[in-house]
Amino acid sequence: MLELRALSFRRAGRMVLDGIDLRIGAGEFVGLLGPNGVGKTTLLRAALGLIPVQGHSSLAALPVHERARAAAYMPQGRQIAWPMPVEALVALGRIAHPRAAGLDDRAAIERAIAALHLGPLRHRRATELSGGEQARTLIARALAQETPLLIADEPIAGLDPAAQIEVMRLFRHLADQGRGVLASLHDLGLAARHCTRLILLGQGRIAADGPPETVLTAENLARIFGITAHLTHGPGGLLFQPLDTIPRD
Ligand SMILES: Nc1ncnc2c1ncn2[C@@H]1O[C@H](COP(=O)(O)OP(=O)(O)OP(=O)(O)O)[C@@H](O)[C@H]1O
Repeated sequence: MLELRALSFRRAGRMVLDGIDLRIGAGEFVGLLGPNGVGKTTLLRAALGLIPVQGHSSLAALPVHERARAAAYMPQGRQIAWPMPVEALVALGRIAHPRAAGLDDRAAIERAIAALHLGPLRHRRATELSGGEQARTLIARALAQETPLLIADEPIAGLDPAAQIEVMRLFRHLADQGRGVLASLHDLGLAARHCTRLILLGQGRIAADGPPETVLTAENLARIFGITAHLTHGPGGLLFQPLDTIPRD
């Protein structure tokens, strides 16, 4: 679904990405983790072919139209510039699908609107929504694309707790249905609970990759995030609680 080989990106004398090898398959909800500035957005944009980098991305190698049918992208920037109704903006997710293919655009748009509970907002101008409502609209636009792979950059940032849980459940549901999801996340608790796999970035490389309980170890949390935390199995899955920072020298 996505294969990256030896992906490297240098900026300002620093290797932001330093030889990233990665495969993401159907049925995976992969949380991409790491401190601010570690290169998560750069990795997602490189995978999509939005920035020129060294190495190979199976997605970036596709012609643009095929790429838009292979992967949907929700960028980190949330500012909506067009004063169009929410449902029209969600419908933009269908642009890459040719009518001749017989795809049911309307049904895909309605599924996306329902999944993000945007029904009451569908006729509102997208520019007049709150930040969290705009985020849900942009997730719905990506969802309406109905691509095998969904790439989302901090999709739950700025959402209220219920909306965060619902979006994480929705992404897990997409994975359980056989799609692939790659999302950068800062909420380690929600990532631990809902992702099938976590990738921890540190200093341009993959520092850890695997099921949440093998990635969110005391050693990795101290080394990469400089925190202590408590990870345990609770009702309904893993429970992750950040506890304290570790003084850095
Ligand atoms: N075009 C560029 N020019 C200079 N530096 C860049 C460029 N693009 C990215 N960087 C640098 O690369 C690093 C990684 O940025 P990136 O946005 O990928 O981090 P991130 O992990 O997504 O961070 P955050 O969690 O804060 O969103 C940063 O130090 C950033 O300043």
